[in-house]
Amino acid sequence: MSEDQENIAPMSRLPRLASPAKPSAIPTLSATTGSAVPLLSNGNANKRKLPSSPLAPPPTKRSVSGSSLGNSSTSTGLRTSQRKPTSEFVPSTTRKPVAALPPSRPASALGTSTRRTGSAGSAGSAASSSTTSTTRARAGAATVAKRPPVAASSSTTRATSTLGRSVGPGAGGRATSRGVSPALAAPSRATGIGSGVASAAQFKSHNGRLENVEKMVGGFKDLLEREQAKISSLQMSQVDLQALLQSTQNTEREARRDLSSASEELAAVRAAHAREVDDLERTVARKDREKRGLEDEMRESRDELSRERDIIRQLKQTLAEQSTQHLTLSAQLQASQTQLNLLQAEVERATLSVSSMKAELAVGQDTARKAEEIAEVKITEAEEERDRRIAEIEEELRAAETIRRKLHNQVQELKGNIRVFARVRPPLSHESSSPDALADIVYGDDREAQETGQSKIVVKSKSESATGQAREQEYDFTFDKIFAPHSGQKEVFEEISMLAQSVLDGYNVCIFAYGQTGSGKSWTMEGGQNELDAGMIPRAIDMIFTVSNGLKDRGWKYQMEGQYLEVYNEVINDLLGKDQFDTKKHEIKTVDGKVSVTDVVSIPLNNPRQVSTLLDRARGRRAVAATLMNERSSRSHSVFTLKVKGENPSTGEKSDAMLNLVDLAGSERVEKSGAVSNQDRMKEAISINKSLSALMDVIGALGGGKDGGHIPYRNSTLTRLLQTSLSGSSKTLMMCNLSPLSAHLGETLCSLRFATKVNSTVVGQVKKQIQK
Ligand SMILES: Nc1ncnc2c1ncn2[C@@H]1O[C@H](COP(=O)(O)OP(=O)(O)OP(=O)(O)O)[C@@H](O)[C@H]1O
Repeated sequence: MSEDQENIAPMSRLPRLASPAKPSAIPTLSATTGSAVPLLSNGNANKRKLPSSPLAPPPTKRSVSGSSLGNSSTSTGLRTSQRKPTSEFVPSTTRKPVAALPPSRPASALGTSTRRTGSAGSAGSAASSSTTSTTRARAGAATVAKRPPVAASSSTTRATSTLGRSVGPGAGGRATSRGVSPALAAPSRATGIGSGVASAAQFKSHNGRLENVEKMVGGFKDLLEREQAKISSLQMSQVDLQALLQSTQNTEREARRDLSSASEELAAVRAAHAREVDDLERTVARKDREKRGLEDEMRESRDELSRERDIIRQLKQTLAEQSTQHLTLSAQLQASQTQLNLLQAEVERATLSVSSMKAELAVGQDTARKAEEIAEVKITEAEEERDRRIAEIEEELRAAETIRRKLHNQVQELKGNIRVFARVRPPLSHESSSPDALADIVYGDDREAQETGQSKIVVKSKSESATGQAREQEYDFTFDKIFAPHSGQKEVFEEISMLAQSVLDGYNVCIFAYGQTGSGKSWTMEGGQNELDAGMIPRAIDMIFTVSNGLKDRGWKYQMEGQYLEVYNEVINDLLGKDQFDTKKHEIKTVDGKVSVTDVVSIPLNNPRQVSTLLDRARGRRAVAATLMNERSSRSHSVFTLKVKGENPSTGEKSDAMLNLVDLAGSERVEKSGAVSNQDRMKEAISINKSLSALMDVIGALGGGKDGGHIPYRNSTLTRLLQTSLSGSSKTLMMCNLSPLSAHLGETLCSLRFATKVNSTVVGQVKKQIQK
């Protein structure tokens, strides 16, 4: 198809050569092209008529060919087939120029031509615009068409020159045209540019050449026809082949359908066969099982038969043995019968003798019963005597216990219901132990103390007189007991234990620790964590539990419970409260002559171990309080109370008493405590002073000895709280704690003077607390 267009392009140009100025050439050309004249007169019409040109393929074939055009392979096939005739043709006319062309050139030209055909028959104009020579030819043709015949010669010359170039592309592109033109174009150009008058010889030469060209065109046409015939035959065979291909595809499709239906049938047959095989296998398996079952049954029947046979054999044997035995037994029976007769005779004789023995036994039993009755009377008398004796002893014991209690109380009374001990703590590791740092304290003789029941302490102070003379002063104090720094907790408690035991006897007991801050009050009352360092509170409770357990044998049952309160700035805090910090307001009330505090936690105590838990809890709450406010352990009074209720059902005795163990606030003077410069400290100091002087006043009033006299308990929270313990019905001990340092000498002397004042107080007879 592209080759076809390639051929059309030169042919469309050819009519332009047949300009009116060249009539001799026109008939030849017109005869060849047919539609040459109309093409020259109208370019567009020429384009439209191109398909009907004899060079174009016939209409029927065109349609086939048109469809083939879309197929690139067909197009390529055509190109290949057309190359050969082209090369065949070229040698006959312009072999030399064609041979000069590069081999790729025709193909390129053919390709271009194919595209032009695609643009709806505009090949003529497109081809003319694609090369300069074509442009010139068109211009020449246009000039010929417009100019009068007079100018025909020059126009014809120009057209001829153009023709020479135009033929070139038809035979193989622009290069070919150039290859032809050197001989052809040079005279033409010379003619065009020169004088414009062509010689006759030149004209003839041109005509000769033109004829050659016409022959060439004729050759082209023949070639074209042959090619078109080939194309037609190829298109026919292609149609046949397509039909064949179609039928082959149909056949193949049917064959595939057959094959798939055959495969499905085969699969169905296979599935049916597999099912049959499965059924058969199952039947065989079932039959096998049945066979095995029957074989098992047969085996069991055989076994049973053989067992039955064995049993029958054994039975026969047994029967034979029993027959033998029966004979033997019959013989034995006869012998036994004889023996029985003999024995019966003997039994009759023995029965006679038993009757005589029974008569003797009855006489003996009567004698034994009488002896037993006498013994029982004697045992009863002995038991009665024993019980009477035990009762007498128990009565004596109870009387002795009562006497012991009375004596114990008398001893305590003889010692004084308010007793004062002094204790000097050892210097601590961080405190200098140089002689100057320690105060000069002398302790009385132990033996003398034991004889008199009074201990002595001498504190020496050195000062300068107003005249500048060194002056040494000695201060003597006497108390119930003085503990030097080396005295341990155990030694201190031995002196106190008798007081603690009084609680079980029903007497209220109150033990105070008094002294300046850091003098050892808390150490004395609570002590350290280990057993050796345990203070008065854990030791007292431990002892009370031990003694109460011992008293169980004498009929006493005790119930105990503990409270731990703190008095800070006259306000009571419960150290065993449930919350971390006690926010409750506690009031002191007197009910039935007994002082109690509202809303405080009282923990029942069943064993001494609970006390350490209780003390830990109190310590924790004090620590929280200290964090929330300030370090106040030395600025508050802490009061541990152990309530003890006892009952002796055998004697009907009851007791209800309490032990108060009080760790008083630091007793240092206001100026020493640094309170002057601090409002809070000042308030604390005033509160402490108030409560300590109230305590002093109460003790003083109690010492006044007047029954029914006014005792100012209400002057402070502390004295109100301790009212029951301080009243005439209690035993009080004050432990005056002292610092060994000379720096604290002044405070030490103050404490000793306070303790002396308390020591000189005589409180009326202690009353035993009887539970109501
Ligand atoms: N007899 C002693 N043996 C050994 N160490 C003691 C003794 N007495 C007191 N201490 C120690 O001295 C220090 C002060 O004692 P403690 O805290 O008991 O004084 P305090 O008078 O209770 O003080 P505060 O009023 O501040 O509570 C403590 O470290 C304590 O362990």
